[in-house]
Amino acid sequence: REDNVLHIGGIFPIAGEGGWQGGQACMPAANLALEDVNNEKNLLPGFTLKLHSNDSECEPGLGAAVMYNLLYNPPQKLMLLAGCSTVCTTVAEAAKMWNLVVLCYGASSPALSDRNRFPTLFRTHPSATVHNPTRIKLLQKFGWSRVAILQQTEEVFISTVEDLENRCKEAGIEIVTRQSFLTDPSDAVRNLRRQDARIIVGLFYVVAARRVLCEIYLNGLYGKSYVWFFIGWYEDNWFEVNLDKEGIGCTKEQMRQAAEGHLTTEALMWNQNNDTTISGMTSEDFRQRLNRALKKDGYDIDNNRYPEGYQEAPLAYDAVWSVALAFNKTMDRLSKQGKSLKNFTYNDKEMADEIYSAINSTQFIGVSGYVAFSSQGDRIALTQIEQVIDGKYAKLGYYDTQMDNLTWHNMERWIGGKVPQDRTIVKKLL
Ligand SMILES: CC1(C)CO[C@@H](CC(=O)O)CN1
Repeated sequence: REDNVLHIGGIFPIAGEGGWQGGQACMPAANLALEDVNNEKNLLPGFTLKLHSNDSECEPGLGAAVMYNLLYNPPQKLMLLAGCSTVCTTVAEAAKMWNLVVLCYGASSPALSDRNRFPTLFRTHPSATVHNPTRIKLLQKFGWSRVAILQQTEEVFISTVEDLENRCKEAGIEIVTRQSFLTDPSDAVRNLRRQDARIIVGLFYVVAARRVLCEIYLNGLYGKSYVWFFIGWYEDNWFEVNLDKEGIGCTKEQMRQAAEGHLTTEALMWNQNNDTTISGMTSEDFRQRLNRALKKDGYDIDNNRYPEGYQEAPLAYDAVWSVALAFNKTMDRLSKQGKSLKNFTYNDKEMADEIYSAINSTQFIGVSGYVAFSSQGDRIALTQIEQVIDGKYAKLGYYDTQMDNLTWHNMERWIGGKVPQDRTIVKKLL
């Protein structure tokens, strides 16, 4: 019946070119979760959760228009799901005016960890700063106390580097130089060589990463005396593809040579062990179900034709479960006050606070792993460390920042057979 439906808005980046079109896999994942939570007898007793979805194309302006339409067309919405950092920034900054919680399943920008600007924002997608404690942990593990930074001048990397610099200072790690570039990395890479940089943390999108890697080759900044940290969420063969299309001046073989041995860090988005999650599925069960749903949508999964956002799909699935669990808690509390979620209106601050505190304390085992939020609404996540060994990524281990626990498989391989130094060692002539 109509009056026993809990309505939420969903803003997904699907069409368009710029940014991340991750709604292509995340919307189907959210719909699977909607099915599952509505089949849970005692989760929202007497109610059905309904998701009203629209496409933002990862454009903040269109995202704002979509939000406006969701809010100014009945039925009344109880909260909003959104993806893309730019769209989440716009939606989350405005949503407080309607007393709406915003749950972002696809936003990595560190700028979103700001309770002043975004008082009602939560994310199942970890901030890009989640890599930094792992980078520090690895620098300490291999005894490197002198590092360089090479970054693309994009907002997400600028704020990530600021966080990394602070953590380096706290850990007594010297940053010998910080080089940045907008599109052409050649000068920046040459400056790294001049400063005798040996251990370098690189922060850039994947197209820029191919240009950097070729410059690394041309400047000889690779092999047994260098260690590069790249971002781990590029596609696995990123350094061998699109070379002609993007005008890369290096051959596949040269790119492979330059890439050999580099390390990567990334946030874990798929539950790694065979946990039975709150939905009753393991993450592998979820993968099978998602693949079936995507094939029905016309994606040729069997031939590796995945939609964008596949990697982040568990985050969208778990976002819907977070909402349902929060509403479940809120309904209990409200019924004691003789109130109901279905009477929520956009100026009902008290009920909004109930929803906020319910989601703030929500924690469960999801298909994306343990789901819990920090006081800034950030996703608490594990990170994974890999290394390219013989041209393929090998899992070296993973890091739990909260517990400061590094699980290490001792698989790392160094080209010179020993851990590279972080500086030129001048042998004192006797
Ligand atoms: C890991 C990545 C690709 C980082 O960008 C996110 C999108 C965004 O932050 O706009 C999606 N997930």
